[in-house]
Amino acid sequence: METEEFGSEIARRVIRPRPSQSHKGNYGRLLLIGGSENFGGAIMMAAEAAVSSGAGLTSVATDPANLTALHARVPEAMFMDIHEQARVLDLLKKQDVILCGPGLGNSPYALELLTKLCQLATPSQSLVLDASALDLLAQQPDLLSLIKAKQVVLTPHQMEWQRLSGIKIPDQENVRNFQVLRQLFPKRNVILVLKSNHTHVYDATQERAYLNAAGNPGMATGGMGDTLAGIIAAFLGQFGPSLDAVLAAVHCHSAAGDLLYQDKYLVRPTEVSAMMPKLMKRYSNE
Ligand SMILES: NC(=O)C1=CN([C@@H]2O[C@H](COP(=O)(O)OP(=O)(O)OC[C@H]3O[C@@H](n4cnc5c(N)ncnc54)[C@H](OP(=O)(O)O)[C@@H]3O)[C@@H](O)[C@H]2O)[C@@H](O)CC1
Ligand SMILES: Nc1ncnc2c1ncn2[C@@H]1O[C@H](COP(=O)(O)OP(=O)(O)O)[C@@H](O)[C@H]1O
Ligand SMILES: [Mg+2]
Repeated sequence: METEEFGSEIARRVIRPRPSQSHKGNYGRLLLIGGSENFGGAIMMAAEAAVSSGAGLTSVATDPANLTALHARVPEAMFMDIHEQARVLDLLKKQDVILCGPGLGNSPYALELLTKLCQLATPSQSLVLDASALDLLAQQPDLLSLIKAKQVVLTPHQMEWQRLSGIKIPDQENVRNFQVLRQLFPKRNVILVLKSNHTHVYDATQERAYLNAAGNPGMATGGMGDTLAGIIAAFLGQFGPSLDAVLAAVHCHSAAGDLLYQDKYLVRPTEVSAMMPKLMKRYSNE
């Protein structure tokens, strides 16, 4: 099966200048769910990435231990106590995009919330599942059949995909991945972003595979995937649920990393987020 390489052309196509007659409601309502007491940084980095990548309205459901740090770091984001389940599920209804998983952990409550999310996300919403959400799904794969969301994006690293798919890392090539995607998601409205030093994107609907040409080893820093998840959520929210929006997000994340890597030995995830507004402006004008 062929793999198509993608680069900046996709970002130039997707990212357009903003019309004057627009407001925050036009650029996506996002709910980010994650950040246990110990892994608060993960959801904060996702929130910072989402806001810096143009999300219109960003809410974060996380452990209250993270509230002060979240607001200090990303005052644009709204906070909700992840343990107030009824309020979180009510907020869920009004969202265009829901990102679940960064730093969520694997507590029984995390599984309960993820179960509700899989049941309640509607066909007009996009769902991005990352990190702990993927590990919980690996424990309870029957949850996948409950998902009705219009667009589902999975963003595992290789070990997370091994846990969920059962495919060992050296065997994670095109054909096997599509076979498992067909089994896990018979409805097939799913995009798999399989992260590594050579991130591949698999579109289950078309059965096509794409290879990210950008990226560098300076990006091998904890939180870099949380940042990508936030960028993907923001792009789905403002450019609409599509494969192109996901590819553009994956490209921009790596391209921002490459710009920073030109004169830095390592790349911090928060610097990638800080680079996004300039990078998006550049692509929107080209
Ligand atoms: N600041 C924060 O709050 C942060 C919080 N975080 C949160 O922590 C939670 C756990 O997530 P996690 O990714 O850290 O742990 P896990 O899923 O066990 O994966 C690691 C195992 O997989 C293996 N491995 C093999 N291939 C790999 C590959 N290509 N890429 C990466 N790993 C690969 C790897 O092999 P090894 O390193 O041993 O060679 C190791 O055995 C989750 O909720 C997440 O959001 C993080 O986001 C960080 C910042
Ligand atoms: N050597 C590398 N070259 C290019 N990109 C890399 C490299 N190492 C890591 N990355 C990128 O960094 C991100 C790591 O994601 P992940 O493992 O989920 O991080 P975390 O969970 O710590 O946020 C992915 O987008 C991956 O493609
Ligand atoms: Mg991760």
